[in-house]
Amino acid sequence: MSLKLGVPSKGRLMEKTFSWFEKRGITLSRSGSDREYAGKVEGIDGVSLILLSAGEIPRELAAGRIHLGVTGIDLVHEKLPRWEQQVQEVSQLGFGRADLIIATPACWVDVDTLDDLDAVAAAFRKTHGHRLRIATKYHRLVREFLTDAGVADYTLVDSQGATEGTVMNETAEAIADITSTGETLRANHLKILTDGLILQSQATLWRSRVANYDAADKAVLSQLLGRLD
Ligand SMILES: Nc1ncnc2c1ncn2[C@@H]1O[C@H](COP(=O)(O)OP(=O)(O)OP(=O)(O)O)[C@@H](O)[C@H]1O
Ligand SMILES: O=P(O)(O)OC[C@H]1O[C@H](OP(=O)(O)OP(=O)(O)O)[C@H](O)[C@@H]1O
Repeated sequence: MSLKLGVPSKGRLMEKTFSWFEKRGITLSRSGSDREYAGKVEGIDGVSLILLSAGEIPRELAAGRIHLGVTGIDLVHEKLPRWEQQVQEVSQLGFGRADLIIATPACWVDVDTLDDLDAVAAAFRKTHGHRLRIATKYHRLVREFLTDAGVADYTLVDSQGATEGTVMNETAEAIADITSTGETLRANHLKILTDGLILQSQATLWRSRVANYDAADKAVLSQLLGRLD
């Protein structure tokens, strides 16, 4: 057997993860073409690379199909209920930083806080006959956050991409999504609520608590973790 390391299969997270390991003397690469999701590991024996969507890595760790995985804190907290029981944080990698936030139209001049949103939501239902819609792909995190904040009169609308566009397209009145530079929010005339920060995320290396580790895997894991310090 070998220790299975799951890494995002494309984009900024893949490239930055490859450089992060490279700096620690471990070379990760795709073994074939850009379209082939097989990988190669050089610089340490007994580790195999599995290229996966960043969004699937939490589930693979929780199922024990990979021993280690790199993905965002946001995705682990969203996809794994009681995530601490299933995975352990090994190291925050210092890239892929993004904030999960709640934003409303910039032109809502009376809405700056969650309390304001709550008031608008109650009024919205009376006027429109349906609840204020918040578009997001982070259903669990948004629901927990709004429950704790005492906001109840809303409904979540699923949006798996281009979430900031839902307000202009009139399929939602507010959004909860990640932001990094803030450019996408500005371009779509949205503003962050002053107390609307749900979570700060960055790319993180996680260890599965449920995967099976044979004696050889344990030895490789300890060697690998020693190299990453
Ligand atoms: N603009 C950004 N800047 C920094 N990090 C980002 C940005 N957008 C997303 N991320 C982070 O990158 C990680 C992957 O997000 P993304 O939504 O692209 O993954 P995904 O759903 O697996 O995508 P796909 O299914 O297209 O592979 C998340 O942890 C997220 O917080
Ligand atoms: O604050 P910014 O620097 O503008 O970045 C934020 C954007 O980046 C992500 O989208 P991504 O590019 O991953 O595309 P997506 O809409 O398909 O998720 C995120 O969903 C925001 O839309």
